[in-house]
Amino acid sequence: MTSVVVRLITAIWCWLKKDVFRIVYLLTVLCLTYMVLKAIKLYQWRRKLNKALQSFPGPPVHWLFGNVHEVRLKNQKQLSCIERPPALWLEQRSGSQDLLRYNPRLLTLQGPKWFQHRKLLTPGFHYGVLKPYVSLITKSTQVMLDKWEHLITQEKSVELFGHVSLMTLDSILKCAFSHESNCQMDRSNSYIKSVYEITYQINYRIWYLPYQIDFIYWLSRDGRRFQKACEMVHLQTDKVIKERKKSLKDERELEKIQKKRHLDFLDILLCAKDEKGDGLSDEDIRAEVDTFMFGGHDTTASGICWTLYCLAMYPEHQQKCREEIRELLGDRETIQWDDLGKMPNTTMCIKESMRIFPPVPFVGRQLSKPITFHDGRYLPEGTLVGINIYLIHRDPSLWKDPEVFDPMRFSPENSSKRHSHAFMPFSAGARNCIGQQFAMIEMKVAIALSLLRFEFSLNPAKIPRKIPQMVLQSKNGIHIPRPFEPERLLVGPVKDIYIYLF
Ligand code: HEM
Repeated sequence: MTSVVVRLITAIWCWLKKDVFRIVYLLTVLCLTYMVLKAIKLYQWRRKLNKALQSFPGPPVHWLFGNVHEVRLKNQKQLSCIERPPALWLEQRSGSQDLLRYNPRLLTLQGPKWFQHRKLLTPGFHYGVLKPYVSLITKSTQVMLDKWEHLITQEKSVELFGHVSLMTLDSILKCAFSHESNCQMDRSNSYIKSVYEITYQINYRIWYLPYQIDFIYWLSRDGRRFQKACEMVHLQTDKVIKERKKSLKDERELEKIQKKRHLDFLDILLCAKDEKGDGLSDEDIRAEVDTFMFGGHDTTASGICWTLYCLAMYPEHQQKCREEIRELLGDRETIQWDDLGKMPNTTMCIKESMRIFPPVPFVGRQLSKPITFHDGRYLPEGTLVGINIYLIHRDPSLWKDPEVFDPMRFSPENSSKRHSHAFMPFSAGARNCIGQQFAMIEMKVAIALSLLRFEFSLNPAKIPRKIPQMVLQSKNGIHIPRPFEPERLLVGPVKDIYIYLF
């Protein structure tokens, strides 16, 4: 066999005789053959896929682009795509691929590398690590509530999402690497501006870009701004990693540190080792800090805002939660770890809000092997599948009167009767949200403390306009204008906040 290959190469070499024309000719033939083979492969794969897709209801599938155009259509159109059955729709590519450019590891890794990272990161979400975060989140929430108190006496209308998003960013910076940014009070900080630039670009722009114009984006003004913002954030993270490495050599030092201060995610990441004793590289650590920061803060902010919106719509549930919190905390205005498990009504309201308004409305998966459903329908390996959490949560075969806000759906008795995947705001299976406990803690603390200080009500004339990007948001924000009855501000600890949704 080897001699045949050698003879073939020698024959070709003799034929070429260092003739440039012949070399170019050969290269062209090779390139064309490669392209033709690729095109045949792509055509065969698309034929197979289109045949398989015919048995699924859904919008017509373009022979080359699949449903990619419908998936990336902006705002209102995007929403109508989401509201239209089927709950499972198929696209040519996964949106999260876009994120590869800024590279948050765990979210985008595949196979054994993902498994290794997931295993190394899991201890960072152990309850012993999360416990001290409750007081950090409480402090960040207090700053936000103080700000609201001040703002509602001054301004006609205050946009809620911006403040909540800053609060969740403040919390994640404290918990991820003990960074005291003061970002809620001072937004002039260039580091915070960069974080916001990245969040904005990920949520509003990158999501819609098809592969074809990726490189044009890179050359554009937005692309350069995005790249600059990434560099700025990474520079800061690298600085913190370098400093922390001096004081933290290995896992044995974690206990010593824990006696002095709380452990943050960075401590865990720096000390993480697998069975072979391999840890994460500095680059991996930096990328995981990105994952926490950008996977963390806007999703939780969305969850908090939509819960406040639901409670404003349903004052009877709001009052029930407030009474529960008052009874639990007494004179205290702080939340402790043990309190978190003792607010069933508030927890059920948060879950019901996440059912109706899931902060992450859809997720994408690429099939690593073919799949045959129980009814015989089939999808080939490599298919990109969009799982529409928003629609699953409103499926009448799973939820009776799905549009009705009924927190009692989440009572232990009612929950046990339901399919385990009927409610999946944090996705499900091996790649579910690693930060879900953290997110639930943050939402409980923020909602409970907000209810203690303010009463939320809604202007029924203004309804929110949902825009499902990476994170479900209201197109025009969530506004809290100055109360109409200021004298009630003076009575008791509960103040009035009216939420308007323009
Ligand atoms: C209400 C808040 C949150 C919601 C609704 C949420 C939802 C989700 C969902 C649906 C996924 C699956 C994504 C996919 O499959 O493409 C996910 C993954 C992930 N989330 Fe969250 N998340 C929240 C908060 C957080 C927080 C606070 C953190 C970090 C501190 C976090 C870190 C992650 C990470 C690292 C992954 C990737 C996990 C993996 O692939 O193994 N999330 N999240």
